[in-house]
Amino acid sequence: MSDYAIEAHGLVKNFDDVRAVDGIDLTVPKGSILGILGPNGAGKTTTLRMLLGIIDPDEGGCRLLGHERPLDAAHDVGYLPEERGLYPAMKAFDAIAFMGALRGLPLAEGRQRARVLLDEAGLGHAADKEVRMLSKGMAQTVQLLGTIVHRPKLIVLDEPFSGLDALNQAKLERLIRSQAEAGVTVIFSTHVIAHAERLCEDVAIIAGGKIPFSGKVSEARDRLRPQVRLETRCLEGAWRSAIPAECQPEGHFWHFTLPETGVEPLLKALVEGDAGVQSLAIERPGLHDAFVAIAGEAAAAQMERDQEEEEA
Ligand SMILES: Nc1ncnc2c1ncn2[C@@H]1O[C@H](COP(=O)(O)OP(=O)(O)OP(=O)(O)O)[C@@H](O)[C@H]1O
Repeated sequence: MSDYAIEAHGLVKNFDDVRAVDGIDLTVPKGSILGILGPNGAGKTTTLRMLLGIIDPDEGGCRLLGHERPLDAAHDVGYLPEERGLYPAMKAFDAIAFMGALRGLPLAEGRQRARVLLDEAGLGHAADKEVRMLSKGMAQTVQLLGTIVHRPKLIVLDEPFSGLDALNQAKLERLIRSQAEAGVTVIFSTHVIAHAERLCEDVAIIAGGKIPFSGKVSEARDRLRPQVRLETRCLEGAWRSAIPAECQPEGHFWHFTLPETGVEPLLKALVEGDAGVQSLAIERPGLHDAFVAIAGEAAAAQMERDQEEEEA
């Protein structure tokens, strides 16, 4: 048995003259939460659809939960597509059971589980309401519960945080974590760095149909050196040789990248040289800085615009 829920190699997809996905390799360890992070149009949805076997790649291939044909794993997979939609005349609990039935769960069992899931989500009172009567956030929760009702081994969520208010986003984060704690592999796509940073140990950065980085979030952050913000009383002294030569003070503040030699030699030079340290902060770069370094300024700026548009 493979340790990977997903093993994809060389995925390519063209739509007419658009190369939506341009040679993607991706392995996802079982039990992990992977965030696929990139701006709109980067190729997230197309990649997810190929991983699941919903569309065929033009080149490359994917093993899903050990199956050579991804669709053969369908009963063990839960998928929340980007386009949400439920039958408006169905009652909430029935809508969940119906989605489970599409993935092989007997309807009666699905109905029982649906009521339990709705209770746990604090929506027990809405179980018998028709979907059309639910708020947008409630309907989205119902669809999400329909994605997990058959107890899949792998959950794939396409932009699950889009359109949710802060309260429902926090609920969704809790649900994703609890699924992962139960051993389920979770993949979600997002154009919001904070979601990936809060939830994932693993991240795949996607831009222009390519994945220039996939691995641990910490590994992405470690690609950049920590940044130092220092305030000194003095401006001159032998200690200045511990600061990069090109760094000039702004007033009494110094901003520079921590030298390869690390923190201790810097501290020693400052203290022994009587620099008069007033304040010192050493900041490890966040995922945002790592994203800029890996995917480029343009992709990062596009992602910020996507977020602003969504919030507007
Ligand atoms: N069925 C299609 N026909 C033509 N072009 C497509 C089709 N699906 C996707 N594309 C194009 O492929 C590129 C990648 O789209 P994709 O939907 O995979 O990106 P995404 O990262 O999921 O962004 P979004 O969140 O905006 O959907 C885009 O340029 C898009 O316009």
